[in-house]
Amino acid sequence: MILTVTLNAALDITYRVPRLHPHTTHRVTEVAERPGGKGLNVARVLAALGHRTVATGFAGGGTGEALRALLAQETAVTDALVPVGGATRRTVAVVDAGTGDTTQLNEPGPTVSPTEWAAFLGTYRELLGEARAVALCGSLPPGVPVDVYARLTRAAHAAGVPVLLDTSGEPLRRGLAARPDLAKPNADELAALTGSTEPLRAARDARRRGAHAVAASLGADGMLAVTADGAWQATPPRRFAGNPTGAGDSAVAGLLSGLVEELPWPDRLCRAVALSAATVRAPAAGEFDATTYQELLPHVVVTDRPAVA
Ligand SMILES: O=P(O)(O)OC[C@@]1(O)O[C@H](CO)[C@@H](O)[C@@H]1O
Repeated sequence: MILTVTLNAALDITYRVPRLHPHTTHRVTEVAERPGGKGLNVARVLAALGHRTVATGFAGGGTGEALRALLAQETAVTDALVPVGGATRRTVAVVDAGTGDTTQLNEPGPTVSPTEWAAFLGTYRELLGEARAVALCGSLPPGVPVDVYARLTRAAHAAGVPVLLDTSGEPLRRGLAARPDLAKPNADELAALTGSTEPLRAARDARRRGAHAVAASLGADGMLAVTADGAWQATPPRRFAGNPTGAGDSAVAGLLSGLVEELPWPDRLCRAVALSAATVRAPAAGEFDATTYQELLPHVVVTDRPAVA
């Protein structure tokens, strides 16, 4: 199975409003609730691609119960979430129906106690015994050590399991030091990490900081990968309008499924880019439009890039 870790899971709420105007009251025309947090989105897409997928992390309170009920109803993902005393956070995406722009409001999440953290580590180590790959995804809830992704990467490697890391800020910086097999930052996260807004230079720099390979999601410009075997950029055939929430998570699912299926890098990138665009076309975070995915896959263009300066 493939294991995903979402330490700061979320009940994802998507509100659609006719027009978003700060300082005014809005009448919401559509509401959607989904089990979210990056790793749960990745898990849902992996399961839809036909991979046996187990999701762990923390869930608690009424929001945690709602999240788990939706996970069981709507997905084929196996729930291995560890109970936490505080309530799982909500994240709210407000979609402006006029412009299509999305505004995201993410709560901090529940504080995790040392006992809860120890329980999680026990579950994680047990699950690694069955995992073919693990994705470590998203922000950290309060109470979790900032070098957690480095620790979880070392534990996975000790069990012979490859790691994909998708996070930002200090947890990313610290996580890279443990040499994950692949890091998947977006353009902003990459720029914040390296100080460079030139993606190729920044991705090479991120790789030098420890990751064996770096695949950066670049929105409409697709995905750029710098690896030991070469560097490539995969670009979608056209721009897509829609809600981009979760598009990066679908890309992670594409990369991870490609890794366990041992696809060549260019094919992994095509899958990631097509899934990402198909997610922008779907109404709620963490879902993808299967028809768009199938249509786009053969039309993603891959070009070689220089792996070293
Ligand atoms: O606060 P984090 O953990 O960085 O991101 C959480 C989040 O915004 O990311 C997903 C989209 O990528 C949403 O499902 C989720 O709510």
